[in-house]
Amino acid sequence: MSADSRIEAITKRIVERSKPTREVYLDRTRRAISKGVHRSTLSCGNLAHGFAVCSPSDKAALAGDVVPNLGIITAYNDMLSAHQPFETYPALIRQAAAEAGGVAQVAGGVPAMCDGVTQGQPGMELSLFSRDAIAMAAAIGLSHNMFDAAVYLGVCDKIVPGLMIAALTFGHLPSVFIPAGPMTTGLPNDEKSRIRQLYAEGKVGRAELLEAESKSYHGPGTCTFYGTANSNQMLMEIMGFHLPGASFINPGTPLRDALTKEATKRALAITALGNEFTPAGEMIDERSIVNGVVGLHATGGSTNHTLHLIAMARAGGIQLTWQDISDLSDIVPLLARVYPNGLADVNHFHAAGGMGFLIKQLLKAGYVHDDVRTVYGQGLAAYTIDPKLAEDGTVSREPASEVSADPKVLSTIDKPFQSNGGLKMLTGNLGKGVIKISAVKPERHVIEAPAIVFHDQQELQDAFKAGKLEKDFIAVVRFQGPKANGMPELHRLTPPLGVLQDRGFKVALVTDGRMSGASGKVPAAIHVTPEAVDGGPIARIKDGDIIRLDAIAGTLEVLVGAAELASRDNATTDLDANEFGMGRELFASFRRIAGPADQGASVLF
Ligand SMILES: O=C(O)[C@H](O)[C@@H](O)[C@H](O)[C@H](O)COP(=O)(O)O
Ligand code: SF4
Repeated sequence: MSADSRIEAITKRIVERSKPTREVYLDRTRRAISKGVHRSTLSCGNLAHGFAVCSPSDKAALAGDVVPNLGIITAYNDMLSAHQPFETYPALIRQAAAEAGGVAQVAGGVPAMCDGVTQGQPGMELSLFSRDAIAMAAAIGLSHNMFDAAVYLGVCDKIVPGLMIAALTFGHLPSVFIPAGPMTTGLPNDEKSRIRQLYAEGKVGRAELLEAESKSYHGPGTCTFYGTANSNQMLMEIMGFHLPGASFINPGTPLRDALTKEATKRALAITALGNEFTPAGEMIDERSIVNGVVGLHATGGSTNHTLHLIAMARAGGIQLTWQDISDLSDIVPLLARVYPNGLADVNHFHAAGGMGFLIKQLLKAGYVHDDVRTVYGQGLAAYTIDPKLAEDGTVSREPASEVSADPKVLSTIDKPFQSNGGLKMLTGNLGKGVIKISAVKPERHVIEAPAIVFHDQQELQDAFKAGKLEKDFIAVVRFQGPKANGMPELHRLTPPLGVLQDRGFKVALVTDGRMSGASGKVPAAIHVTPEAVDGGPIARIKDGDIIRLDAIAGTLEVLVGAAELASRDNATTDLDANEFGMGRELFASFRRIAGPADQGASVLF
């Protein structure tokens, strides 16, 4: 089925815009492909080092260039509940590779930060930069050049984007992403947030808060809210880097292990040594990227992808813009209500029909391109399935239902929860920004109130505790951009602003920083660019200025005359404290060269 004409038109304009960079990218990728199986270009010394620890049979296999060798890039560590299961994956992958007549080696590890552990802490100022550091670290592993394909073990926020940048940089290799799946459901996310607001109001102590948090985050697997990590899983599936149905199967289950083994065998089957060669750089094209953006809107995905998807696309020579994302938002309806866009979690989403049901609905409406290549073969329709464990312990796939098993969580194209997607671009005399409206009540889509300016999130929290914010206001939290302090998530502002909003005040946030994918209920104009430290207009806002945030019209304005605004000096602030400590001194060059938010806030492009 062909895509909706509006989707086709946006795809075509991305193709046109990207032509110069996409042609250079494809030429480089095809030249790398033409060099053939790369082990054969290594000298004996290189090769001997490369397989020194292998078994004699694997050495024999790798000495030639007819047995495929899989490079594993792993983001395993014990800090992310979502990545802890990867500890045992290399052994399972090696076993599956051997069963398929191939070899698998861990090419290298990459760092992975848990944004939940660093939220509100100095470490969060390394978070965004860790995406590009992960891409660089993966490249170091793959540069051993021993591999016919790669598998990537990563789930969370900056890790999958960084790994995809690497996969497209090594676009001559087939790449399969292997997830670990969501944590089982614990304390409901809205109950966790209620306890947090009580703690912010001083009505419960740390013991009650820690008990609630520990019941919410209680075991291996991805946190169950629909934040950036689970948005990543949705993206990897709808863009064709996952096997169909792989995203939301819990860790430590037979089906999870069956999917991991199947992904390993599939990666070995799509190398240049077989008949289905599927190099990542040719597999992913503008249609895949548009399918990813559509999936983001249809599920109410993370605002962080207005940064990451742009950087991921650029790695493949594709130029995606906020205007593209915003225009797609006007077309694609919201079909999922998963926290913070609702009360359900990703386990409920999967039980209601999950990715197979969602993709079936989007294909039916023509909102996604079916004519795409994936690691599974040709066509997105192959992903309209429900994964099951077969009698023989392998994966079987049944057609996805036409009917949602829980219409309150996952709905159909003809009964969407919202007529448009979650992410809007905002423009006006403060520059550009983005807002996620899928989690904000309609009566709060337009907010006009006096500004109160803060230069860090602790100042706002202190003002809240001192009772100074019991009023209608728009919090302007500036000097939070990539060049200022690494563009941390300001998710710790959600509880105090949520309390004030629940008390009936009109509140909103305007910042050149970021929010968590788990942030939602308070209207927030984020990623404002140009950032304050670059002299953006956000640096000229004064306390008391009236600001109007209009998510319907897509505007963000300070209601001050142009001459008056231009005549003002840019505010400055002392960022010395952000230059050192917790490793921030090692990222000074990243802060100096980071690109603007609307181009992915990257140090790589
Ligand atoms: O973008 C995201 O999804 C967030 O970065 C998320 O990964 C982060 O861990 C949140 O901080 C978790 O939410 P809480 O902090 O509310 O637990
Ligand atoms: S979803 Fe966020 S909090 Fe949960 S493990 Fe991943 S990074 Fe950490």
